Amino acid sequence: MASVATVSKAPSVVCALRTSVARPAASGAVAAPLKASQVAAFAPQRAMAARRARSTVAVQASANGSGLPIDLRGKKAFIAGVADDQGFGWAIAKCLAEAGAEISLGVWVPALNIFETSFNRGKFDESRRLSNGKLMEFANIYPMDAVFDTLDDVPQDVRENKRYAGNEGWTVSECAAKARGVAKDVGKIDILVHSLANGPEVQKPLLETSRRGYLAALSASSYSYVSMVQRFGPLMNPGGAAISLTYVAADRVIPGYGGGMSSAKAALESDTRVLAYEAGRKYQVRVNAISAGPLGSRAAKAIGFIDDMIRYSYENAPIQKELAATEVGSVATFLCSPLASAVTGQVVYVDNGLSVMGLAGDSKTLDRTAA
Ligand SMILES: NC(=O)c1ccc[n+]([C@@H]2O[C@H](COP(=O)([O-])OP(=O)(O)OC[C@H]3O[C@@H](n4cnc5c(N)ncnc54)[C@H](O)[C@@H]3O)[C@@H](O)[C@H]2O)c1
Repeated sequence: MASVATVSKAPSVVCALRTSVARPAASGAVAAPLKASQVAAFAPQRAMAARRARSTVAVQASANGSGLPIDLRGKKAFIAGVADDQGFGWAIAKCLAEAGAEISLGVWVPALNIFETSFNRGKFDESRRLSNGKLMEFANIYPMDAVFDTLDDVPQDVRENKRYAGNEGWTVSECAAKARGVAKDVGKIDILVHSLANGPEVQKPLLETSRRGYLAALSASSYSYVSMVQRFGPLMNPGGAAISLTYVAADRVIPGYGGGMSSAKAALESDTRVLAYEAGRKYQVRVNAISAGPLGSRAAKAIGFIDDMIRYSYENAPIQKELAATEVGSVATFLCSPLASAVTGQVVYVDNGLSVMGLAGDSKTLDRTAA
């Protein structure tokens, strides 16, 4: 377990967003909508180059009276699903740290060694840099496998797996026990983040998905959240918040997102509503989900068509730019802050608006002059 001191003084800036600029807007900050003919004329190379041209937009939330403050100093966050600096979990950690929260991580056991090695060698130092110049620190880094609730659930082959050897206390209940303060590590928790998913047959259409693959997707990607809220809920301070990451495939058909992963996301969203009610009544904790647009994370690259999805979103979403992970991080930070104290049971889309479209503007079948 790595244990590093935490962070932050006055969080005058909540989150520095790296936001892509798609193309120069004719006037003002918002690009005028493109006609289909213009979309067609907008060469992919130029689009890709423009996506790389990122600008930094600082979201100000100052303690000096200007802007709405998101001040999470003194709050403790536990984030499951960080194994590098490329995904949503890292971006959420960074934004929460910018707001002053203390961050502890649950890192998937097979990924822990490489994560800690990279961390200790400074590979993440650039991404760890906060707007106050300091590096984001983690109070605790726990090994975790969200597929197992207790040690009794762990089959022998996993116990003996060399990637698990040398680590202990990594089931959900054991992580929660550490957080409960048995090890005096974390104490009460204010923010719980579930930023993980796994579907071993994700590349198979549902029609070809095995029972085993389907249930594995549900276990890792949906029940893991139920398990976390069950076990961490009692440790959370009233007014706390839990958040998970979902995908539009929960309620729209996304060919290629298979293996039961669409079903897993549908379950996650339904569970968000039920958990909001149950954990709201029992622990006074809010439960929300963010439905994120496509991001080229490690997990997404494993699915195989993430670049196509990013291009598709760019061409067809109302806002034509690539999604930056920190845009999800800042919404997560808002949802976990007192500013969102009346928001619970919601699925909030952070996808440049792609989910509201009923028509693909770049479809070859459209009459371009009429669109
Ligand atoms: N990348 C996208 O386009 C996209 C879009 C919408 C939603 N999401 C969701 O965002 C969340 C985070 O994914 P990401 O895309 O940032 O990728 P990521 O690779 O950064 O995160 C996935 C994490 O899950 C962890 N993990 C896998 N199985 C685990 C287990 N059994 N126990 C504990 N951890 C486990 C991995 O180690 C990894 O850190 C996921 O729920 C994903 O479905 C991603």
